[in-house]
Formats: sequence, structure tokens, C-alpha cells
Amino acid sequence: MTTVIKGGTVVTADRSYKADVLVENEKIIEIGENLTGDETLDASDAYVIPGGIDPHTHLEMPFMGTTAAETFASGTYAAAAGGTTMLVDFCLPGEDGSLKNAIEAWDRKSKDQICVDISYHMAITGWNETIFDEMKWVVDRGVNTFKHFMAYKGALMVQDDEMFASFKRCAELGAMPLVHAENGDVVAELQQKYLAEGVTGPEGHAYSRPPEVEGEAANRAIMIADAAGVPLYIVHVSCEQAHEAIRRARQKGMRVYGEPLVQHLTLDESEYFDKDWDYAARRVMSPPFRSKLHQDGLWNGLIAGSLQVVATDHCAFSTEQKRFGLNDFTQIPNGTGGLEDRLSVLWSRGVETGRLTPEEFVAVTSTNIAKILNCYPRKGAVAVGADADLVVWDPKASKTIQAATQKSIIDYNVFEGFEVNGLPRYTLSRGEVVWSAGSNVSPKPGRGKFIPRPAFPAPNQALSKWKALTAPRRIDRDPLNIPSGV
Ligand SMILES: NC(=O)NCCC(=O)O
Ligand SMILES: [Zn+2]
Ligand SMILES: [Zn+2]
Repeated sequence: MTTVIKGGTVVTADRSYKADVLVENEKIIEIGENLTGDETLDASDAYVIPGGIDPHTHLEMPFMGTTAAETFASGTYAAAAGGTTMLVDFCLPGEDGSLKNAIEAWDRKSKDQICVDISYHMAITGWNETIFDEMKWVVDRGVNTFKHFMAYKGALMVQDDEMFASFKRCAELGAMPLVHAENGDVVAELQQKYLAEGVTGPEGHAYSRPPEVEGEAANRAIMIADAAGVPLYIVHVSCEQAHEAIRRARQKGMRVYGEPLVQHLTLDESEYFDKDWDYAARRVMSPPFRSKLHQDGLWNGLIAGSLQVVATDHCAFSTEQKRFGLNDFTQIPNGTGGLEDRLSVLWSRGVETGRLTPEEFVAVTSTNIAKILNCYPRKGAVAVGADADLVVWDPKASKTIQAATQKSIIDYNVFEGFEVNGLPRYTLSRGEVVWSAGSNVSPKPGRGKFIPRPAFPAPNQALSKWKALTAPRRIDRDPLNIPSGV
């Protein structure tokens, strides 16, 4: 069976052009004019773009004494409804600390539920010989990225020596480290200070995580990655201090990537000062929302290329779960949602305002991350041979974001009331229509696949070669030119 997407404008990260797209057996088989197929999807007055890739989600993740309420089924359905056809979820080791068991646990949770494709990042939350050994198994299993939390002291946080050891192991294995950059020691002290001063509400969350703690950690992680000889990806970059560290590193020739979230681009710190406790607590996430000045910096970074990817860090807790921290902001489970609305919010606030071109929109929502994570051009491309993960994007379709009508099972939405233009008319996952606006298509849980991402030795090898060429070395001198000792 063939499907033709007809009459649209194909938009990729580097160009836009009028063409039909023909799909068969999960793949794009032809792009051109006047194509026909067994089934036709109308793309007139619309763009045909690669499906969105959200590289940062935490579905059903055990965290802060509870478990993120968004399930693999509801999260991937919400993703499809918003034009996202692949997400990368974080595997956390359980009490036994085993990476292998964590991946197997994530497989068990996800496999019968996922409606679109997924991949994993593996979290490194400690350091020992078993972890060192298991990292190879993880990479061979198709997970080439390892996340390190520099915050969440007493829980997920790792120390610098552990990070350095793990980064060096990543370099050997052709893997890439990721970091959550915040100075966890300082955050922990600031939390106690504000609690002692009687600041117990969600505003304390923002006060205890100022941009400086993020900037310091970003600089430290960059220095450690450089010493280990490995590229680095910094998740949820929220402020100028961290962005500046990335800019400086890139200017020095280091492969450092930065991922702002759509929430940080569009919501600011005033959300935490709302008089309604639930409203403010629902927006508690780390790092917190910042001022407009930081937001402008993040947008500019996307334009300049110093930041490459827009993600969501979808880690959604119900209002009931947020209320665990009613008397103490440090107990509010950290995390917000965004998976369903990332593309439409970014289109409305980015492309519609002229901050981003449609091509840049495609780059930061799909193509760049597919390249960074080594699954391009299978994903992130409109090209013959690529998976037919495609979105017919209707720039004229509009809606008001409302929790009441969302596919996510969370009882609120941090973008509630946002008027957005730009929505998927159709979302195709490997050629199958998994979302069709105005109809009742709903994808079958379990149809999604795990996408292995092999080791990517090239950037690591290039870096090692350069490091070897430029390493400090002994100067051999003619003994005649060495003054004799006195
Ligand atoms: N970001 C957040 O607040 N929660 C999810 C876990 C993390 O990424 O730090
Ligand atoms: Zn994080
Ligand atoms: Zn996260």
C-alpha cells in the first residue's frame, strides 16, 4: 500500500520546495511532482515537515518519592497529536544501581504502550566497576547517551570525579555525556536558607536556583568534558550564564550542544509569584523559569546556532502530586509538561513572530537532534529512504490550549489559554496516520518501536586526534645547548 502526501510545501532544515511525498512500507520512497498512491493525504496550503523529535522526556519516571503521572501510552499519544513522532526518554537505575536492569525495566514499561517511536538516554547516578562495565552493554544495546545530574543532592546527583570517570568512559565507547547543570550543593544550602526564613511556597524554588548556579555547573561540566576529550550536551539550558558558557566553549572549537525548553522560551519567573499555590506549584521545574532577558538570549541562541534543539523535559505530575510540597517547596515534585504543545507553541511564538524561519523551526525541533543523537537521516529528514515520520503542518489551523481537551492525562497545562496558530493536519509515524485533525484516529498502543542509536565514534575520534596532536609534550634538546649544572 502506498500513500501520497499531495500538494504541500516540503520544508527541511535547509530548504523549502513544492513537492508530493510518496510513502511505502514505513519509508519515503519518492519525492517529486505529480505523484500518485493508493491513498492520498491533502497537504494543500500546508507544509510537509519531518516529525518532531523531543529528546527529553520522563514518562512514568520514579522521582522525588512519587512517579511521573504521564504514561508511555498517554505521553506518546499526546506527542502524536502535537506532531512529535519520536521521543527520547531517560532511564533511571533502580535501587540495585544496574544500568542493564534499568533499560530492561524501561522496555517492560514502554513496549506495549508506545504509540510512536522512542529511544533512551541512560542516567549515571553513581560510579563503580559494574557501571563502568555495563556502559558498554548499554551502548551495544543502542543507547549512546549518558545523563549526569549535577543537582538533586542526596538523590541523583553525581560528584565531579564520578562525572570525569564517566565522561572518559563515554569517550572510549563513542558515546556522549549529557548534563543537568546546576550546582546541587549550593541549591541545597539555598533551599535551607529560604525555608528557615519562612519562604515555604513555590517562589522559594525559583529563589534557591538562581542562574549563577546553572552557569557555574555548565562551565564545570564543559571543563570536565574537555579534559575527558568528549563532546557534551547540556539539557534544559535556561539562562544567559549557561548559554554564555556554551557559546564560549563552541568559540574555542569544543563540541558543546545546548537544549533550551519551549517552557523557558515562553514562560517567565512571574509564574512562581502567582497567589494561587496550585498554579505556581504546577510550574515548579528545574531549572526554574527565568526573566525576559534570559528568554531573549535563548531565542537569539537558536537563531545564532549556539543553541541547537528545543525540547520539553516532559515530566508531568498531577496537582495532587504537586501538593506533596504544600508546606515545603523542596518537596514539590519537579517537572512540567509540554510534549503535546511544543511544536505549536514554538511555531506561534517563533515562526509567527519572525524570530525563526520555517527551516530553522524544522532544524531545532527535529533535524539537529537527529544528527546530534546519531539517528539521522532515518529520523529528522524528508528524504528518500528515511522513515516516513512526517507531519502535514497547517500554519492556518489554530486553537486555544486547554487541559480540558488535551490528550495528556494531566489535569492542567502550563500553556493554558495560549492561542496558537500552526497545528498538525496529519501526523504519520513510519507511514501510518497516527493523528488526523478533526477525526477520531488514535494510534494503537504498542505500535511504536524502540530506535537503537549506535555509538558515534566520529566526533570522539576527531577530538582524540586533535587532542593527541596538540597534547603537551617533552622538547628534545641538543645536549650542547643545555647549560651544564653549576
Ligand atoms: N526538570 C525537572 O524539573 N524535572 C525532571 C527531571 C530533570 O530533568 O531534572
Ligand atoms: Zn534535569
Ligand atoms: Zn529532565
